[in-house]
Amino acid sequence: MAPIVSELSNLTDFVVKKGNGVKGLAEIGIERVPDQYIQPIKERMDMHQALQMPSDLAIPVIDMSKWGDRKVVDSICDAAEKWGFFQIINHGVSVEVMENVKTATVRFFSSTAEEKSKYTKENSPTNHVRYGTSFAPEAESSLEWKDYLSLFFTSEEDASTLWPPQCKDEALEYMKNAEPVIRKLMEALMTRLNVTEINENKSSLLMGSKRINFNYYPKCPNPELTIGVGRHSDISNLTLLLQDDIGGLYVRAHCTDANGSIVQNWVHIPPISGALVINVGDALQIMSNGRYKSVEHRVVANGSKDRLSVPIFVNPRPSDAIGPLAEVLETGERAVYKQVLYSDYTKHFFNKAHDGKKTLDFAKI
Ligand SMILES: CC(C)(COP(=O)(O)OP(=O)(O)OC[C@H]1O[C@@H](n2cnc3c(N)ncnc32)[C@H](O)[C@@H]1OP(=O)(O)O)[C@@H](O)C(=O)NCCC(=O)NCCSC(=O)/C=C/c1ccc(O)c(O)c1
Ligand SMILES: O=C(O)CCC(=O)C(=O)O
Ligand SMILES: [Fe+2]
Repeated sequence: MAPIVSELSNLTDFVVKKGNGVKGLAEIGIERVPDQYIQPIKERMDMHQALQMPSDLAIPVIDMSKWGDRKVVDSICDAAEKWGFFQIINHGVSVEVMENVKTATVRFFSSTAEEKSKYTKENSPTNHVRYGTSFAPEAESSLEWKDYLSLFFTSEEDASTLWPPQCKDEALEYMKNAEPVIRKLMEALMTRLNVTEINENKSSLLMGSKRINFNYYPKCPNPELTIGVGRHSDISNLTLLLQDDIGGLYVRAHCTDANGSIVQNWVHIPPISGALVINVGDALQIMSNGRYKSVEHRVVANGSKDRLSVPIFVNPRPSDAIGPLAEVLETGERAVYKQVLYSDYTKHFFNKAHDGKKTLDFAKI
């Protein structure tokens, strides 16, 4: 029988080590989030303020069915410069493939703690497969209300033998179907960086490695006290995110108030059936020398429903050195970032708690 919360002498042991996750905690039927999940006030989402945003501040939704039309390419580049975030519709990944990956996510997280804990940091047979909770529990002063499974893609063969059986086929099918979309987006984005051809070297830098995450945010008794994912920017080049119909993803945006001053606020990304959310990550911000923006985002916890999302992070290879592209600097622009080894950048990100856009300082000159 599951323990009741007062009997949980060691919450971290139950949630992190034993593999119960926050899902296990939610299923005990706790009435209040444990203290470890209470975020400092400045990290909680002020829902009232978020609702005050002008309605014209909506991130772009780009229809990819007219691919080949110059306007589509321009709107992708504009959105990556201005917002760092946009949604795409009619992108070619079928609804069935996307639904299957959502079903597989539920199937994985519905497995027993014993099954899931085969993939914790301590137990996983490979560091390419990791099940966990929050972001970096050993480095965080407050935890996030989220469980995840993270799968680093090396080859179909490795994935077939190492990835969890509950979701590997659906994950692979989804990644395969997303491939042409990723390539189109990269080709579009490169036009504004004076890159005319994606050769082998560029292909490695832009999409040489991929990671798929499955995020599961169980219904939370005090969503206002905690957070699903804290403020961060992704360290990828691009992220393609599939979200379900619950909502809760907010993006940092700038707007002008009644006095003409620039103010910052959080804009919601509304779920659109069949759409994918695309965002620029730090590596592309670095390679574009700051032209494309890797924008801070966060996810709120939900008081009435479970939520899931499935991001594919499109990255350089860990062994690649990343820095502003030669084509970007050709015009005489001064480099704002230095060359860094992508695996060093990744390690720096994963070894600390989420802290907004601070990871980028690692690459600043
Ligand atoms: C090649 C590997 C997979 C392994 O590294 P390697 O040096 O061979 O071995 P290792 O250091 O023992 O690897 C384990 C490391 O996994 C990394 N790791 C830590 N947390 C996680 C995690 N949540 N998910 C995946 N990996 C993690 C850490 O670097 C680990 O180190 P440690 O925690 O054991 O000290 C990888 O670390 C690497 O270099 N990858 C480069 C490409 C890559 O995957 N980049 C990351 C893109 S992900 C990205 O852009 C955003 C991710 C994100 C955002 C918000 C969230 O809330 C969130 O959960 C995740
Ligand atoms: O769940 C979401 O909508 C976003 C998750 C996220 O930001 C991430 O996994 O990096
Ligand atoms: Fe993210």
